[in-house]
Amino acid sequence: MNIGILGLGTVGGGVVNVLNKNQAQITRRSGDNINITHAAVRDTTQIRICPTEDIKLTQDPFEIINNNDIDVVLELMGGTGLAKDLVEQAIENGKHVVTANKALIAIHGNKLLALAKDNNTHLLFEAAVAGGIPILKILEQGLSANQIELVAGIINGTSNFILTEMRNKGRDFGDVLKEAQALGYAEDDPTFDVEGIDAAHKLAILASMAFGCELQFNQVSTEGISKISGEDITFATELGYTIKHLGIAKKLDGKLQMYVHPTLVPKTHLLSNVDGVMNSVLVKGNAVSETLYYGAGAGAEATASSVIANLIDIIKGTVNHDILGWKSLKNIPNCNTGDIESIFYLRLLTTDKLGVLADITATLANHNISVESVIQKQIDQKNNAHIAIITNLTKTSELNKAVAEIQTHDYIQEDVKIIFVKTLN
Ligand SMILES: NC(=O)C1=CN([C@@H]2O[C@H](COP(=O)(O)OP(=O)(O)OC[C@H]3O[C@@H](n4cnc5c(N)ncnc54)[C@H](O)[C@@H]3O)[C@@H](O)[C@H]2O)C=CC1
Ligand SMILES: N[C@@H](CC=O)C(=O)O
Ligand code: NA
Repeated sequence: MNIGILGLGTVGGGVVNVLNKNQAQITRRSGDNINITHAAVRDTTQIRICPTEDIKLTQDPFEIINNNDIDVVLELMGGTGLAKDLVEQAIENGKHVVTANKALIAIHGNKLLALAKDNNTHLLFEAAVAGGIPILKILEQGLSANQIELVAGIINGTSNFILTEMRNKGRDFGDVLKEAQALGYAEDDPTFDVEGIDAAHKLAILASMAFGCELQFNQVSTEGISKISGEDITFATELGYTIKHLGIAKKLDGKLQMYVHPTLVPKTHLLSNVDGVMNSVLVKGNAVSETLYYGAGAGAEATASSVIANLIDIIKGTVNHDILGWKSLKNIPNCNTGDIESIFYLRLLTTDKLGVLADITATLANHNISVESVIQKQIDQKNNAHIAIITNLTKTSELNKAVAEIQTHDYIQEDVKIIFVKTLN
């Protein structure tokens, strides 16, 4: 089998290194020799994390796509422009494609998968979701007897790394982000990580696999971790929670809910103890009940593990391409985000005057929202009170109305912070 790689950075370099490290057993498991014959790179002279003596480096990726001797293309360069054109043309040229590119699959996957089916080739993307955790295989095969009720997880390693370092070491957001970039965890554009876009790409893929529907990336309600402050982390800890960035997809009354956002998770829940770059995905099936998967969500060799697993399946001929019936998939109607029910954390900065807390709780009560816990911190130098509230279960739309009303009072000093709280039971 001759393989061409597009992009020899963190993941591409990791693939070459893992293939070298585990050559004997990968050959045994796939039943064939895997030869990386070509790699497309931007700079042929750059020092890389992997050896390149036996690989022909080219600056023209189309040289790989149009090479009749190459059987499988690994798209590991990222982006949705050139990468899409290359993947499309590779498929049209009859090549199988393995990609780690969640943006590409989330945005163009419906079209590309249909194209692959029409051309009798495979387009596989295990590395695109939760890095080294074989979560797509679990949904496609291990849990195929179930109707999936819920998929929820920590699916962006960079965000989890930042939140963990902020909580454990009181480190500054920007400083930790720089470290995540240096470690090769972050996307080329790190706003994709910290604004939740990368997690939304992954959730769209997970939901499509879990519920057997088309990819509906535009329907994911998305919020990142960029507005989480040290004060939120401290309040959450005191209230018995950890702040995690979660992606959640579930089907309720025939409608699909997909949202990624910072979430307060009870300290006692397993997900709350998933730290650093680790990812974890909880899947609830109607036969198996709750299952939980844990592993590195980013990094060279962990991601390479998933890319190579797809490659081995292609070589062995064990890809079960029809399990999702891609041609017949239909959209599932999406639920209005206002209808999502949740417990909420509110953080307020108010002037410290008599009756403020009573007024806030009364406004919430007018919207049928009761207060489960409240912490009021010492008054700061500006005579302001710092308040954190945990509500009971309520509809997002009702909570938003109550907060909008609270926000109009002149005792409110800044926008009220709202964060979802999930018990995940
Ligand atoms: N880094 C990680 O831990 C993970 C990354 N991914 C995905 O894997 C893909 C690759 O990510 P990384 O390896 O981290 O990125 P990277 O930036 O380390 O590597 C990408 C490589 O592609 C090369 N490249 C880009 N455009 C090119 C072009 N036109 N011609 C030739 N070479 C080109 C770049 O020069 C770079 O060396 C992305 O889609 C990313 O989202 C997925 C899971 C984990
Ligand atoms: N930037 C991503 C890399 C893996 O998908 C992340 O941090 O999770
Ligand atoms: Na994976």
